[in-house]
Amino acid sequence: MIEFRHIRKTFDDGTTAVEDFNLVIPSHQTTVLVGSSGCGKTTLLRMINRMVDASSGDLEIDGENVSRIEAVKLRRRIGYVMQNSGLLPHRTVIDNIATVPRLNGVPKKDAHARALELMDTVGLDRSMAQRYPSQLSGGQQQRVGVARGLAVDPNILLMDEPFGAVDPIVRAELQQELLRLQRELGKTVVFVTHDIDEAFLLGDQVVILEKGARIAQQGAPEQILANPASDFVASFVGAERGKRALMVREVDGARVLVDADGTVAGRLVEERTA
Ligand SMILES: Nc1ncnc2c1ncn2[C@@H]1O[C@H](COP(=O)(O)OP(=O)(O)OP(=O)(O)O)[C@@H](O)[C@H]1O
Repeated sequence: MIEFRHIRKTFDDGTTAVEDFNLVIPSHQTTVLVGSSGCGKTTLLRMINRMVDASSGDLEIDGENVSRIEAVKLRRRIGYVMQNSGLLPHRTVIDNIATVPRLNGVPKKDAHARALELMDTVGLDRSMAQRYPSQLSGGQQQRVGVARGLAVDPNILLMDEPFGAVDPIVRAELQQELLRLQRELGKTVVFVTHDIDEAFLLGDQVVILEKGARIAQQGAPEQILANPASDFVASFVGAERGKRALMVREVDGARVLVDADGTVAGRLVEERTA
């Protein structure tokens, strides 16, 4: 469990990115931080592995205050995946994946064997192991980024807009892969995005943020949709428009759902019980 208590961050130039942030991130689930540009998502994420230190407040991982853990050590036990994958251009795929385990002292042979397994895990053909990042597609590079994030078998995986730079089709594929991986691995995933559709798809818990990392609402996607806490949230999640605002229409004795644009979205059926 990760817990933020009264966390505040003011940068040296006086910008307050995070005002008074309180949140519990449960273990073995995906929590998505979502909000528009500049609301403080990345700053929050980076506080977890101390790439950014809080100005005040307490941040604990499983009851341990991160300020008491050496930043380098912390970073080597937490997976971090970022937009544009952040791969080292002059290292091969296998060396990129093995980077942190090697820094942690794992012998090269073992680190490489594990890297190959991780390529299987993230759906990358092993024949790509000796390629350089520039010889991969954007989607493949992101897979290498995820494999690298998993390389130290972290309990916590931080993902900062990891699928932001790929086209919509590849993005949808990577999202499904992450859902599959998460079903298998059950990591504590903290995922940052500005895309509410992505947040609702991936998040067990979704945290909608406004400027200064003020929480507009948090909860499971269905809770947020059922009861948006404010006009801001209703508008942000599109609760009253487009494909999320569904109306029931009777057609030939059956009930179909029509979205706010008049497009048929589906048919209302009884919930299936297992
Ligand atoms: N090192 C820094 N020095 C000064 N201000 C910063 C620094 N890093 C971030 N900020 C500011 O803090 C605020 C929050 O930035 P942050 O990157 O956390 O937002 P974000 O929600 O992740 O945005 P985006 O979606 O655009 O990446 C912004 O106003 C930003 O300009």
